[in-house]
Parts: sequence; C-alpha cells; structure tokens
Amino acid sequence: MSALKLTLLGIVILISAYAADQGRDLAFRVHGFLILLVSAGLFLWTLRKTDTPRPAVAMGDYQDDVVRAGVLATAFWGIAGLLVGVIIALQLTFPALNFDWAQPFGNFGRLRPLHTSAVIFAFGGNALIASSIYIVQRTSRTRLFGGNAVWFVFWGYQLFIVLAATGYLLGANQSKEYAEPEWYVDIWLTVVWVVYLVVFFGTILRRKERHIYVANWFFLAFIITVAMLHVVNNLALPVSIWGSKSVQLFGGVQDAMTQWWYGHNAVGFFLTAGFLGMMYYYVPKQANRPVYSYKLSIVHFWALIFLYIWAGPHHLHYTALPDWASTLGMVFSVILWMPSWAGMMNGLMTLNGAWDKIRTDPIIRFLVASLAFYGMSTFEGPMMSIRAVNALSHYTDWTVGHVHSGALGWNGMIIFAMIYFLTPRLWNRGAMYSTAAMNWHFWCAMVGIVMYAASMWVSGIMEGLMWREVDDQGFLVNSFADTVDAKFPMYLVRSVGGILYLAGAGIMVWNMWMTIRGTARTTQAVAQMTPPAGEGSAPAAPIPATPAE
Ligand code: HEM
Ligand code: HEM
Ligand SMILES: [Cu+2]
Repeated sequence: MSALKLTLLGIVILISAYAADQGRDLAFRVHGFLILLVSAGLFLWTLRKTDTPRPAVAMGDYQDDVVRAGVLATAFWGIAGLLVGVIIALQLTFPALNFDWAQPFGNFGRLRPLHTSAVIFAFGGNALIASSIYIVQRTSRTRLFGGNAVWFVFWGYQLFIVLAATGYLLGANQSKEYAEPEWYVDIWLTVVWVVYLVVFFGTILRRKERHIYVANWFFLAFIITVAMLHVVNNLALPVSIWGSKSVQLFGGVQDAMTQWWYGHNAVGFFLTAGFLGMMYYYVPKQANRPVYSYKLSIVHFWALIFLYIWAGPHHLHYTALPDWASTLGMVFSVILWMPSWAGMMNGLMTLNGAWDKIRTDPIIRFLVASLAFYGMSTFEGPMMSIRAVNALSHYTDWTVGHVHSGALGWNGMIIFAMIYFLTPRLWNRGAMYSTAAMNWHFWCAMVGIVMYAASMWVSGIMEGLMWREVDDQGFLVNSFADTVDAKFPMYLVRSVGGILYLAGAGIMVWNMWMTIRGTARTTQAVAQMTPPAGEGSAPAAPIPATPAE
C-alpha cells in the first residue's frame, strides 16, 4: 500500500516540478510549486511511517477528530473571508484603497472573487462537511465508511481552497461567478467531491437505523447536485496542459444559461439544501424536541429540489435568453416561495413549547435568527424574480443586499450556532467558556446585518430609480457617475455593518480558544447546555423523527 502511495506521489512530484519550471503563466507556476511542496512533504511523511504499525482505532467511537479539524477550519476561513469582505466594502467606499503598490494583486477585481469563494466554499463548505460528517454518524449510529478517506476529503478540500484563492490573486480566473477556479483546480475538486460522496453515502448504507434521518436526505441532495452542477458548468478545454487558461465548451447564451443554472443552484443546494440539513439536526437537538412534522419535511424536501433546478433563468431577465425560458424561471421562483417557507415553519414550529429558551439559550437565539433571515430572503428572492421587479433591482445593490441577508443571516448565523453547539461537545467541555461573549457576538452580528441589508436596499432602489429617471424631453437625468457618487453614505454604513459582523466573529474565536484551552469556569449555563442523554462519544439514539404529538 505505501509502495503504491510512494510511486504515485513520486509521479506527482515530477509533474509538479516540471509545471513549476515550465508553466506558461505565473499562477500555474506558483501552483506547480505549491503542489510540489505538498507532495514532497507527503512523500517524506509516508516514507517515515512505512515501518510503524497502524494504530488500532478504538471501534465503536465516532470519528470526531476530523469534525474537530472542520470546526477550526470553519472559524479560520470565516475570519479570512469576512475580513476580505470588509476590505472590498471599504474599497468601494474609498477607491483609493486600491493601492498602486498592491497592483494587480490587491485590486477590487481580484479580491472580490476571493471574498465570495472564501465565505461560500471555505467558510460555508467546511461547516457543511464538518456538520454532515458529525450528523451522519450520529443519526446512522455507525462510524464513517472508508476509514481515513475522510481525511483525504478534509485536506483535499483545503488544498482546493488554497489553489482557488491564490489563483484569483495571481490572475487565474475563468470568469464564471462562483465557479472562478481554472480547469485543473476544478478537476481536483471533482476527485475530492467524489470521495466525499463515497464516504457519506457509504456511511448511510451501513446505518444501524431503519430510517434515513431527514437531515441526511438534504446532505445527500447537496453532495450529488453540487457534483452535477460543478462538472457541467466547468466543461472546458485547457489551452495548454502547462498553463491555467482554458476555453469554455459552451458559448453565448448557452454559456450564460449554464452558468446561471449553476449559480442559482449553488445557492439552492450549497447555501440552502446543505444548510437545511444542518437545521434539521441542530434545531431539534438544541431545543430537545422532535422535528415538528416529519411529513412536512418530506414534502418540502421533494418540492424544494424539484423546483430549485428550474429557477436559474431569473438571473437572466431581459437578456438574449428566450422569453419562455425567462418566464419559466420566474414562475418556478415564485412557486419556490412555498417549500422554502415550509422548511422555515418546520424549523420554527419545532421550538413549540421551548420558546422560552430564546431568552436563556444563545444557541437557540442564533438558530431562530437564522431561520427568520431564511424566511426573509426566500420571500425577497421570489419577488425579485418577477420581471417587473427585476427591471428595477437587477444590476443594483438591492441584489447585493438580498445576497447578504441570506448569507450573513441564514448561513452565517446557523454556522455560528453550529460552532457553539459542537465546540463544547467535541472538546469535552460542559459549555462554551463565556455565555456573555456569545450574547455580544449575537448582537454585533444582528446590528451588522441590519446595517448591511438596510443600506443596500436604500442604495439599490435609489440607484435603480436614478437610472430610469427621465426629464420631460425623455432624456436621462443622471449620469452613471452621479449614482455612484450618491451611494457613498450607504457604502459607509455597509462597511461599518461588515466591521461589526467581523468583530462578532472575532469574539467567537476568542470564546472558542478559551473553551478549547479548557480554562475552568463553570457558568450557570452548564446545566442548561449539557448535552441530552446519549450524546457524546458513545453511540446515541437518533432524534425521533416523529411529529410532536
Ligand atoms: C463582514 C461581512 C461581509 C462583508 C462586509 C461583505 C462585503 C461584500 C462586498 C463589498 C461585496 C461586493 C459587492 C459589489 O460588488 O457591489 C460582496 C459580495 C458578495 N458576498 Fe459578501 N460580505 C460579507 C460577508 C459575506 C458572507 C458571510 C457571504 C456568504 C456566506 C457573502 C457572500 C457574498 C456573495 C455571494 C457576493 C456576490 C454578490 C453578487 O454578485 O451579487 N458575503 N460582499
Ligand atoms: C426562494 C428562494 C430565492 C429566490 C427565488 C431567489 C431569487 C433571486 C433573484 C431573482 C436574484 C437576482 C438576480 C438578478 O437580478 O441578477 C437573486 C440573486 C442572488 N441570490 Fe437569491 N433567491 C432566493 C434565495 C436566496 C438565498 C436563501 C440566498 C443565500 C443564501 C440567495 C443568494 C443569492 C445570490 C448569491 C444572488 C446573487 C447572484 C449574482 O448575481 O451574483 N438567494 N436571487
Ligand atoms: Cu437565483
């Protein structure tokens, strides 16, 4: 086994050394060098371990070491991604921050995809991988399929993030939003993702529970659909196998439609289905109540995945896309409102009989806020899909506001709840070090989101109206630069909101550090936050998936 590994690594070392030396562009050479370092390190490590017998893993225990790594990675990339968000928000407010000395690496154009990928794929993606790995073991009452393969998923995914992020800074970008990485990074992600699917699905297959718990349905939909979207949207031919540049297989409006089929379903399956999987575990667990309605969860699961796939054309209203396609996207988006709210209701109603916890349990508060923002953005989205509304909102900051009420509110808040839920359990602590710090985090994040969303609504609707304003002769009243100028105060408010949101996450990291270090401090919260019986490292009974009666 190690002979095979060493041979493979040897081949990778040779190829990457050649790529580092002969690559056609800077990004490719740097990536060749990076992979050379990683594979040489792995080679030496494997070589030194060839004689050591494999330590017997204690069977019966869940594999939580990789979940621990995932929680730390989530926090790390969260801070990184939010920080870049704040930087680009400030660059839009004060363009002089595109410093001459930092060109071309530090300009807005290169930092923006760094922000979106870091928050969605690194922050969100690590949260999803860690949660799914933790949850599938508990709800299936079994260890992970494939043993250490999950470590390949974890480290392979981090390598993907580093290749993507450094690629953007160095100018390798295929110019498809949320699918910016170039061909070789895409191929690597495909390999990692397939192993992830095998680990996850294999674990479900050997479950010791008759039913597949609803959270796992959502995770499975997320993993399979993302694989499909990723492969189809990234079909491209490299110009040279020794360079990063590639050419898309689709062209023109077909390319645009494929891209937004991908882009919209990245929202639908990465930022929604996967996160609903988290919701269906953490909400009932933390409230210590069964899911409100199992029947509703099944109906809304199938409705959601059936409808989301068709809604992509709402990103391409008033383009070269045929009218019928645009109408199709609009209709499916409006219908999508229903399963979305069904999911939100199912989460919120699970708290029936436990609503008092909203005052005492900060984790419940994060979860409720998250669901509220989910409801808000899935109401706003269908509204923006209507062509007449989109005529105003498209190209404006309204879209950016919509994005961040979903991203900061729904995704961010539930990730924070996940971190506060998992940290004490994974490191065997009674509770988080400081409940007060959790409350501070909550309010920083809340005020931050409100400042962000409100300022973008004002600025978006204002610029939309300014663009269409005509005088009595029918001439446009405002130049584009006028609208940019008018947005300055709103951009400032958004930046302050972002700084607050980032500060909240900073407080969380401090709290995690203190908790993990194990500084003794028994707060009153311990009793109320002790995991329900059966939780911990021993196989636990899954949550009863029955309605509340
Ligand atoms: C500190 C918090 C954050 C700040 C200050 C921030 C700031 C920004 C800024 C300035 C932009 C560019 C907008 C433009 O081009 O006009 C942007 C785009 C974006 N951000 Fe954030 N962001 C934050 C957090 C997040 C999080 C947590 C997520 C996702 C989980 C996220 C996802 C996105 C996406 C998807 C876009 C692209 C939007 C579009 O193309 O319409 N952001 N962000
Ligand atoms: C029923 C649910 C939803 C519908 C129908 C919907 C619809 C829309 C529409 C119409 C746009 C504007 C397209 C344009 O004018 O360019 C949009 C943009 C966007 N939405 Fe949603 N939305 C929904 C939920 C969400 C949620 C929950 C999130 C985040 C977690 C989200 C993230 C985004 C992003 C990232 C964009 C910006 C895409 C871009 O131009 O870069 N959406 N959505
Ligand atoms: Cu969409």
